Amino acid sequence: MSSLYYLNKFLFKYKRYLLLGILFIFISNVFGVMMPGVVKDTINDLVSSDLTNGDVSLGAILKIALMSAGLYVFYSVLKGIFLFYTRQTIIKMSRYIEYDLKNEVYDQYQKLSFNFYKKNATGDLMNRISEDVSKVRMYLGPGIMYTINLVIMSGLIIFVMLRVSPILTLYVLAPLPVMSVLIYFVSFKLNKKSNLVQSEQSKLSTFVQENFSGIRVIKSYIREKESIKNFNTQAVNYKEASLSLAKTSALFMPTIVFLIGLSNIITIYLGILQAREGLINAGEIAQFVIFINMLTWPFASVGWVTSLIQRAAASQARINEFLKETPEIINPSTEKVTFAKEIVFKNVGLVYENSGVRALTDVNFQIKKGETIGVIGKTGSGKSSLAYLLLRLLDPTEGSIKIDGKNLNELNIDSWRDLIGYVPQEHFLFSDSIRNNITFGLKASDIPDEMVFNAAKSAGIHESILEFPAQYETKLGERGINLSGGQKQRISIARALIKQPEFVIFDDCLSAVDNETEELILNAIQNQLKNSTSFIISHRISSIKYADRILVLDEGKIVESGKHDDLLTLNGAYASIYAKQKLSEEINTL
Ligand SMILES: Nc1ncnc2c1ncn2[C@@H]1O[C@H](COP(=O)(O)OP(=O)(O)OP(=O)(O)O)[C@@H](O)[C@H]1O
Repeated sequence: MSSLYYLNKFLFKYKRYLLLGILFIFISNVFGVMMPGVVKDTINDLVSSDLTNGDVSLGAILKIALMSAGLYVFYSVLKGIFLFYTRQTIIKMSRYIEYDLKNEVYDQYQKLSFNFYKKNATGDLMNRISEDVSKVRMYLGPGIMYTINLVIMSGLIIFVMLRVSPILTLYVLAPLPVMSVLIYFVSFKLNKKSNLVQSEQSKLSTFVQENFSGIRVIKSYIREKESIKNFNTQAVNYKEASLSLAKTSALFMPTIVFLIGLSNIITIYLGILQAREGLINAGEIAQFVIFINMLTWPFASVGWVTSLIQRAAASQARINEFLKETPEIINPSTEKVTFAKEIVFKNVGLVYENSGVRALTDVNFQIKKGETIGVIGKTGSGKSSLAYLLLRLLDPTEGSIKIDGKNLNELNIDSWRDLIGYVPQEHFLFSDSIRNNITFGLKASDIPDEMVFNAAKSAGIHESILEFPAQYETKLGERGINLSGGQKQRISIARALIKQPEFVIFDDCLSAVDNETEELILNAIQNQLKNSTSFIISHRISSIKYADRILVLDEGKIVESGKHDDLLTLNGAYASIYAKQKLSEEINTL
């Protein structure tokens, strides 16, 4: 439960709503408690005016009934009005806190580092910001509202009941706590079963989602029958969990109705016994019966509210786990970063925390301002890891990276990343227009079309964009146009080029484009970004052969470095990659 203390700061922030809510609950209950009093008085009035006596006119009886009904309706309208305001304050407060909490979690997600995202599954991150926050909201809204209502209502009702008959009060209230405990156990069981249904449902939707995404693979490997069979197994699990839940919830209502009936019988029976001794009158018995019925539901909800609070506590504990996580990479400075001379990697090593894989060992190299560095090596040799380190998405486990003599981890990360135009290996486009995808990295809002067109031209995608009906306003993503892999890659490249970056990092993004476009893009970097420094990772020698220096990586180590011609004369790893690529090119031209 202690995890819920975290929410106290929000309750304090919205104390105005909470205090007003408590006041409205009180007022609405005052009117609620007055209503059975009207019934009591009416019954007593009718009983005392001897109906068998012919002197009592029908009009007089009608007058009593109408006045009572009018008063009853008047109190119930007032009660309803304040109930409306209760919800307008407490439920509103819970929605405001839900909004604040979601924003806080999202802000924290944005601050957390690359490693955090590698350690935690996307589904889990989504759940904490949606489902867990919703469960916490149930505690802040209905949870708090029903608890306060129970306390105030029982206080008022017990106060009135004690004034009428302390002994009868004691007898009729005795079963209520027993009922609460009973209902607690039933709702505990219900919760367990409904959690199981939820988990089966999420398994089912994950299965369906994955199968829809992979439908091409399923069809091409003719695995439709297996897919249907697996779906059936999942669906049966879901059906069984749902049926079991339905059975328990079917028992829930009859149990409550039975218990309420029992309380009523006890009240009437004991009331009659007391009336025979002249301790209580008919109107008061009726008032007691109504009170018991009024108390039953709030007491019945104790079990439900308890389990709701327990669930909220578990959810808040999960949220707190992420909120308390300190980002591994924090921005140490606000000073603007300039890059004038060089980047130096000294004895750099990198071990991935989540998998324990050593990606880089004792890496030493230098990038002078304005140089083009090419990186080549087998799959898994550590090329992308070098890019992550340069962007400071990760910090090296050993050694240091210095920019103009200053440690990268002492520089303002935002300002450093602002100098970089990065194209990742796995291109990513947002479900937005092509134009917005290209201008994504720019802070200004009024970007001239000319600038967008030039970037697209340099990335060799301008002509293709003009062929779409909505051209640069074409929407991408699920409900928009779907581009080919190469087209997406070029838009990613245009996104990096439009920044006119001082430092370009291309992570194997030229492999998806043809030789002609590759040359166009490399020329664009040379001609348009004249003083920029480039770090080009590639599997293809054609992308890096004009580089000032080429680093050849193997199992996380630099095994060769130098210019294309020098590396060829070494007759080592690079020459062997070159020979293989040349051979396959020759075979392709045959
Ligand atoms: N996020 C990660 N978590 C754990 N291990 C990783 C992660 N990313 C890469 N690795 C491991 O680090 C090593 C180097 O990977 P890296 O992606 O840097 O290689 P690469 O040369 O870029 O490969 P490719 O050419 O296939 O892109 C690999 O053994 C890989 O399994």
